[in-house]
Amino acid sequence: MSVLQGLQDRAAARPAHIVLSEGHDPRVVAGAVSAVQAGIARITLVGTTDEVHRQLADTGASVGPMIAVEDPQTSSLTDEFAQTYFDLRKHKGVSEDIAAIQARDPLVFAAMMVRNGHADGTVGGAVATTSDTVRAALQIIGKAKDAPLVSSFFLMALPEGHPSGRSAMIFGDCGLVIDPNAEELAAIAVASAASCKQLLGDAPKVALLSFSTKGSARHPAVTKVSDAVEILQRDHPDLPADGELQFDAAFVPEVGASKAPGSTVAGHANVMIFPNLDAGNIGYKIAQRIGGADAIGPVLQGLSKPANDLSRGCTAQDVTNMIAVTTLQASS
Ligand SMILES: CC(C)(COP(=O)(O)OP(=O)(O)OC[C@H]1O[C@@H](n2cnc3c(N)ncnc32)[C@H](O)[C@@H]1OP(=O)(O)O)[C@@H](O)C(=O)NCCC(=O)NCCS
Ligand SMILES: CC(=O)OP(=O)(O)O
Repeated sequence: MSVLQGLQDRAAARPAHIVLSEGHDPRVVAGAVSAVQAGIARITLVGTTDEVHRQLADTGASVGPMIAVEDPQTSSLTDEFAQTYFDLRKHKGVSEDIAAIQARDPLVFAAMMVRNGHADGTVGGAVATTSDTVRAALQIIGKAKDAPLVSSFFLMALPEGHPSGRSAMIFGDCGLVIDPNAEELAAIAVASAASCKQLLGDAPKVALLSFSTKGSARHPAVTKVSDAVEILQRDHPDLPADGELQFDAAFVPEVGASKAPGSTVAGHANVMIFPNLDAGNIGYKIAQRIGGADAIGPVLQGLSKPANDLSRGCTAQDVTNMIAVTTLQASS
């Protein structure tokens, strides 16, 4: 069974209520219909009522009460959300009038549904940028108390029969933290390792990636990565993590053995931590578009409740997969 089918089957065992902020987008609506048909989730689509119903009719599917529609302009929840928004943001100078406008923004409305317990998780970003999608999650749902920061990862499902013999890996952070320092990089590694266990069920082996392997180059960018490895080894001695490693040394057993002899992670890593967002975002898109991997993300980690982003280049199948991931996060 494929990794993505496995995720969907696990999600279907404990379906959640997921709210999608872009109910006017045909890929989102088609992905929602597939998720309902697979028993993964009950869905609320946020958008203008007529437009969302038109998109639903275009799918030709009969999904009955498993898909609801909320229009922020007319919803009975909007006043409650305006009040919550005002309470949350008044210390930033937000007025009641601005809060009332913000509560009608579909991204804010969807995040509010999760914050206030009307849904278990939210997915957006098929149309909105990552900055806007993530900002709504940060401001309204907020960081979990025990998380040092919010970051993101992609679940990369390799094509079946990949010559490496691998089926799936975690790539972090390819979507959110632009230029993490060594402490932040270590925190992204710890969170991504936990996400690997949670979603793939695999024991994590974490590679902190660089253009250098074990001192082959000297530069402050390399020192940042090796400092992050020292922090991990000091604070999380039980987590198999190594670096700095080039991607080939992290992924290919023979190259790992030659460039980083003695490392138990080199050549066998399943959690790849990129040194910054340039490397991570470019790297995941190359693996997806040239390598043929399915890329599910950016999945957010470190929030107090599940909220996830998509790439604007996503397909309906990507939306269904992200609903499955969000359901699994909500039920853990
Ligand atoms: C996510 C992002 C928008 C946050 O930017 P920002 O300028 O800090 O945004 P805001 O100031 O509006 O942040 C909202 C709040 O979240 C907090 N915050 C920002 N980043 C955070 C993080 N990683 N973890 C926890 N909290 C964070 C801010 O401190 C702020 O708190 P406050 O409202 O109490 O002051 C920014 O990091 C970003 O644009 N990242 C890149 C996104 C992108 O384009 N990715 C490529 C495509 S996937
Ligand atoms: C994750 C990502 O790169 O998002 P987008 O393609 O929408 O910028």
